[in-house]
Amino acid sequence: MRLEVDGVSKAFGGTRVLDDVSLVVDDGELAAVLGPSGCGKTTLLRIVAGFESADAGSVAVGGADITSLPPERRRIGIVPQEAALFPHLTVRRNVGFGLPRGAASAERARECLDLVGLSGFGDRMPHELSGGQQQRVALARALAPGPGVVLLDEPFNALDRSLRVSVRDDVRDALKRAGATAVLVTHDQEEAMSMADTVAVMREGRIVQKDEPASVYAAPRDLGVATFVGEAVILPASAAGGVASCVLGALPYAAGGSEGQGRVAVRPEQFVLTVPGGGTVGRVERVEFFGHDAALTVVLDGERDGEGVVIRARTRGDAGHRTGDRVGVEVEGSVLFFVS
Ligand SMILES: Nc1ncnc2c1ncn2[C@@H]1O[C@H](COP(=O)(O)OP(=O)(O)OP(=O)(O)O)[C@@H](O)[C@H]1O
Repeated sequence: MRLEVDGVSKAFGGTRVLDDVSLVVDDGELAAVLGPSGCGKTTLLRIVAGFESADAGSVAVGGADITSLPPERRRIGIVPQEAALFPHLTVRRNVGFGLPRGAASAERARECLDLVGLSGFGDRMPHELSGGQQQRVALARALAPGPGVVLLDEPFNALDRSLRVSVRDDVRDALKRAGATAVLVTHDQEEAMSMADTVAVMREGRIVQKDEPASVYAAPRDLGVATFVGEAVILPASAAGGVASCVLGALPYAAGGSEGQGRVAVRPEQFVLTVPGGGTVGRVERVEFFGHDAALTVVLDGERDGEGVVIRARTRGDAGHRTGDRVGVEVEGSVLFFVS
């Protein structure tokens, strides 16, 4: 069902934590709310769930205003940070916990375990599952009563990095199979971008941009969003006629229409390292090898404000650069330009 949060504000003891937040998540959409710690993500989720009341604004699910309903009447499913399964109940009984007793409920619990790829695990106890499996049971439990909206509050925090990626995929697949409308709260940019249909970037109690992941990355609204959703090298620049001039030369910048003094943001994957020639030249200071690719720190020749300009470039893992190499630095594609 469609979720509509409209003009929600909230203060705790005089400190405004949410400031006129509006967010629409379409039926079947998986939206990530992405923001740094303390920006108000959890508070927003708790207001949608009904655990906290808003000072102003409204929340509607499927067109029905639920602002003043208690949590249990909102038809909202929640997947918390840690699965929080009942340790003394089997997986099946955990999933069926919120359902009336009976054959239909047992069938529904089975269906939801199928959805999360855990059919056959119904008789296990929670301690017999991995952390990732426990999170999937928590999702099955949230889906079982057929909620209008599912809220996921940093659901992968407790998992180690290697497990996180596969559990993310499983959770996304299950949500899509269930046709659920879902809101995922996270401070992890990679998690938001890789899982969600749309990303709402939150900062200091406001949603500053909501778009598809590729659009947030390629056309961030301001420098803050640009650097929050991905790495970038920021350099002073002046822009006119679609070209931004900076220490790297005259670079075309993405549409936006602004001109004047400001800063460019260049993504690491836009740098192309070449044989040193007539253009920008630098020295490789550090190589971080990741296998599939590598990150190179390059100090450009010449100084600006008494210091060498440092860039970070992504290259193929097998490019073979070593610390101390002299390289030419070119920029591929359009950069981002923001007036300061
Ligand atoms: N019940 C409360 N009473 C007072 N202050 C609160 C309460 N709940 C949250 N806050 C404050 O509101 C701000 C936003 O908190 P919130 O938990 O919503 O942020 P967050 O973005 O979810 O952060 P994190 O990612 O660290 O969980 C914080 O400064 C927090 O200290």
